[in-house]
Amino acid sequence: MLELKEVSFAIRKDGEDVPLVDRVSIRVPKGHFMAIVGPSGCGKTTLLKTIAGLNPESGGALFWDGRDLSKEGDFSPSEIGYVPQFSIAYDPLTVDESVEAATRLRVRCEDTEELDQRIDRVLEETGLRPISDRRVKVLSGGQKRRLGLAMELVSDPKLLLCDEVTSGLDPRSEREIVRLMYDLSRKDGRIVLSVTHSLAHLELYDSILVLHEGRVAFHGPPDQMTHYFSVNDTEEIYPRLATQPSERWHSSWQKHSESYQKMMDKNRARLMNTGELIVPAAPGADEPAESKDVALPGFFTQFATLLSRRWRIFFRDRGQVFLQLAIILIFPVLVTIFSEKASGNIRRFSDTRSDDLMAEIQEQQSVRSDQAKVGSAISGIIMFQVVLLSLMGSNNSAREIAGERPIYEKEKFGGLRPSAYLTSKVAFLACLVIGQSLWMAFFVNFFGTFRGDFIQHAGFLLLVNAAMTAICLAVSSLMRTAEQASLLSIYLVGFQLPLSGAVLALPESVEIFTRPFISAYWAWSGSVEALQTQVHDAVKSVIDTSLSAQEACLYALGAHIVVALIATWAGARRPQWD
Ligand SMILES: Nc1ncnc2c1ncn2[C@@H]1O[C@H](COP(=O)(O)OP(=O)(O)OP(=O)(O)O)[C@@H](O)[C@H]1O
Repeated sequence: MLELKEVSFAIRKDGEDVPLVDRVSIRVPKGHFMAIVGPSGCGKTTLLKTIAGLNPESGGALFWDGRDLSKEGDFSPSEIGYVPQFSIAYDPLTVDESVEAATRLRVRCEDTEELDQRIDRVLEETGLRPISDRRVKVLSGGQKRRLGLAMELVSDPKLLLCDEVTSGLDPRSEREIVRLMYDLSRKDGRIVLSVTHSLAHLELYDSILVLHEGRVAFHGPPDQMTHYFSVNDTEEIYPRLATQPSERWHSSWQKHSESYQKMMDKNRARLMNTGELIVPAAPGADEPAESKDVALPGFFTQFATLLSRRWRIFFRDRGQVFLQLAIILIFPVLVTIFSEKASGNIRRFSDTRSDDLMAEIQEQQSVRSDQAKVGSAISGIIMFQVVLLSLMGSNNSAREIAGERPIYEKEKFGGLRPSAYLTSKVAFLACLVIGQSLWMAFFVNFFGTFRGDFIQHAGFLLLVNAAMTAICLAVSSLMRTAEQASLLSIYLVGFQLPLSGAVLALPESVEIFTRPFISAYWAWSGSVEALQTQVHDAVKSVIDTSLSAQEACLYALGAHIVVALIATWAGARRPQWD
């Protein structure tokens, strides 16, 4: 039984508490199918989220099987299924792959046989079997809603909350989905609560909860609604609600609620007597309630599922693959075009003094000019590589979390560990970073050998790509939308070149504050320090910016990666429902 006693949820506005859900009291027995209806903005979704525990109630109490949820712990992830308004499946995957991933993430299966059985059962229950190999992208609205339900049913939840799963569907599909939810409520005593603003097909529900401005205006059998509101047709109920304030509806409902509760109890007894409703007996006293819960899979199963799903999505998205390949191939070619300029000889000043002073001055000027040309070309090429790898880093991760945040939040609600999620992202992005950085380093080195310690240079290229990828991943986990994350990441990369000091030295008063944060500076400086002495001197002769010791560069880039990953972790743990 789900019981709400005077449950309220308020937000703080202009220093005052504004209730969005106000003193809602209802009792919903096992095997019950209830609709939550009401005019747009009356608080239906807010109430559903409060029941789910996504909105902490600001007053009252929620009980589940007699357990006070706020005092004795919330629902376990397998006890509750929540089907939100948005699609929770990835377009490039098939129906079967989506349900399989949902099962692997939510349920600890003993073996593949159990896994297959679960998937088969859910596909059967939701009527998705004939289209199990179809991609999500091509599904109709009704099929997508079925898939949303299927992905929640994998853990066999005893409470299923559905938010507007029929909105935008044609009347036939709407009826089919309502029928499906009805069928789901007839199994194993499952409670199904469905938020809808449609007043069609209400006869299939066991009860209807009518909300008006966050307050209960009615909760009773569907065939009693027109009588209670003194209207001829259910379609007239919303205009009727608008005729008096919600407080009046609420107080008049309090006078009648008991008699309507009795009607619902009578209906339920009749259904149970005729066998239309079979509710399993409550677990015995010697049987612990937790034993009925489906156990969550371990960290490694969740990590492996997410990682393999990420690669599958990556390879199915031709645009992504093409963009990655284009970036990986074109960027090093761009650098190579300029590498010839950096290959010139660096002459030394002659040790023997000439008697001809003019000739000696001219010789020195010519040596200096050659030195400057080669030095600035080498510095420029190193910075070019660093900036392009920073750009790749931003492209790797700016949308990685923000672009799938609603799905991630949903999966977290279903028991996904943020640690497994973050580790899978790090593993996926590490592959991209290693491939991009080493390819860039080796390709450019092939056409114009690095005039110093190549391994150290390649290491700094790898680190700057890793640092920018990690920083943009942090941005992605902290921003609300993928657009915000992309924009901020592009600015972060855009500032790298001017603030690195590699092109123009910054005023000291600015440099002291910016330098610690500019990954490009540390990678450039570390690579320049890896050059042979003569080449290093040539570079130093053309730059005004001071260089840092390699250890310092290493620690700075390492710190960027660590701090960015900590920020990503904080962002990923923080709930971010709309
Ligand atoms: N976190 C929030 N902060 C401020 N206002 C909110 C918040 N959540 C909901 N609201 C407001 O509370 C009211 C109820 O929102 P809710 O989404 O629950 O309505 P609804 O009945 O589900 O509407 P619809 O049928 O249009 O989906 C709306 O006016 C909404 O703007």
